[in-house]
Amino acid sequence: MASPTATDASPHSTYWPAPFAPGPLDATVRVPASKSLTNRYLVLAALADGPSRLRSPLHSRDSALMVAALRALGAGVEEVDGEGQFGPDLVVTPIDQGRQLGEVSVDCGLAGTVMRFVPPLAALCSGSITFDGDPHARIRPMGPIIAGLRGLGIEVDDGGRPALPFTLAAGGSVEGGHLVIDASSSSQFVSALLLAGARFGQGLHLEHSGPPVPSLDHIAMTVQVLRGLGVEVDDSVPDHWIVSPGPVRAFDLRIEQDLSNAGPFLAAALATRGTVRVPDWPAETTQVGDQWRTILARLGATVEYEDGTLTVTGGPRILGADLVDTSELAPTVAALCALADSESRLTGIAHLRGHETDRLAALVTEITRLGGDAEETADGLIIRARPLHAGVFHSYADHRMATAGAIIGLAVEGVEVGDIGTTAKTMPEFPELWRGMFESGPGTPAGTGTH
Ligand SMILES: O=C(O)C1=C[C@@H](OP(=O)(O)O)[C@@H](O)[C@H](O)C1
Ligand SMILES: C=C(OP(=O)(O)O)C(=O)O
Repeated sequence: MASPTATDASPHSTYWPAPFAPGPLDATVRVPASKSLTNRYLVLAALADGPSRLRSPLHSRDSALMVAALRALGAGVEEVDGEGQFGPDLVVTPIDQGRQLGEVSVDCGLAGTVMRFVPPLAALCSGSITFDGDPHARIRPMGPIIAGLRGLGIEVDDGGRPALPFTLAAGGSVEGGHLVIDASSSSQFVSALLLAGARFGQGLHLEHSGPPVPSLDHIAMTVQVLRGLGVEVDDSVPDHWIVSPGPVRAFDLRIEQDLSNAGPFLAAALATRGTVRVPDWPAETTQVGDQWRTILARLGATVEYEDGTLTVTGGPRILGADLVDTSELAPTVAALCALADSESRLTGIAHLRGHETDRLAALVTEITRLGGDAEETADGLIIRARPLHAGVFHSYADHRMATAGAIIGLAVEGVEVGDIGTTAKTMPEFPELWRGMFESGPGTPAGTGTH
């Protein structure tokens, strides 16, 4: 077995022999709850007008960091028994804006949703609040949040470098009003400010100015989640979002499973020419992962949706495709394109360079290491058909790099993935669920038995 290198974050990381599938898989899989929905609802529960309950929420590193951040800001977060397959429900008691917190530290880990969503919420508290995270978190884009908070009149000390770590002096209220930011490096800057906006004195008129905002589905999710909790949001003019001041209604709701994280499992159907079913697929959703229906069909799969189950069956070959703005789905898509028999062009994903790692560089390096043909462009990737061989696929502390390596390993014998534990960022159960696909079938969801 290979030994760890600097491209696999954990000093304790080992290489995970990716299970190879000599024949078609036939599996049924349920995955844990959506990171994006869990962390939005956690933030909104902390701002709500009473206690809220998240049913079947995500329990992963990113959600645990969010829970710890909210507790540090004075919210109560309690685990209570629920019906979720992947852990307890969460009951949240909101923050008390007037309570003096003194000096507080928030660890953002590598979670974009924590480093971007929590500072505007923290600005509504009273105290000196310091944000920091993993070494790589210190180079993820943060400027627009820091500039945005300053534009709202909040004092931020970033030592002259607009990035983590930084400290904000929160005075218990934010007046709000009109604010212009450049959100071209992440949609999370918009979502972050909108989530807190209703609790600003005048609400918020947020305007984006700059190159296009990526990952617009995630902003649509934020808007819909806010509206569902009684917050008025006007998004009728492109690049403008107007949040009216008012209460955030306390709630009790179930969190949908993470459709982006269902992606690698569905991709297994294409990689092995098999069939993978995901039950409880929402009929309507704001999750970007709903795009699997069209993306996987473009790559040659048959996709059916019946009685709430999405069924994907791989074709005789994986087709290359040209796909635009696949957002957080891109690493999974790229893994399939590396197994395709014609060229693919992925565009509109330049901002992936600011994700958990520089995903464009990482994908090119790791696909090339396995003998593939991948090239970076200004805003994406070109991946050409070329047979792959055994070898190591490094994960760079990036859960979606690790799952991309696992997908390739289904079809290419002898792939070893660095630091598979990094999948705990959003899906700690990944290795178990992945192995479970080999023992699953039409009726037995992977990961529900003992593996
Ligand atoms: O708001 C969210 O929950 C997310 C927004 C997107 O961020 P970017 O706009 O930075 O791509 C996405 O990639 C990330 O995984 C989750
Ligand atoms: C970009 C991602 O995460 P984050 O929320 O940390 O930005 C992701 O999960 O693909």
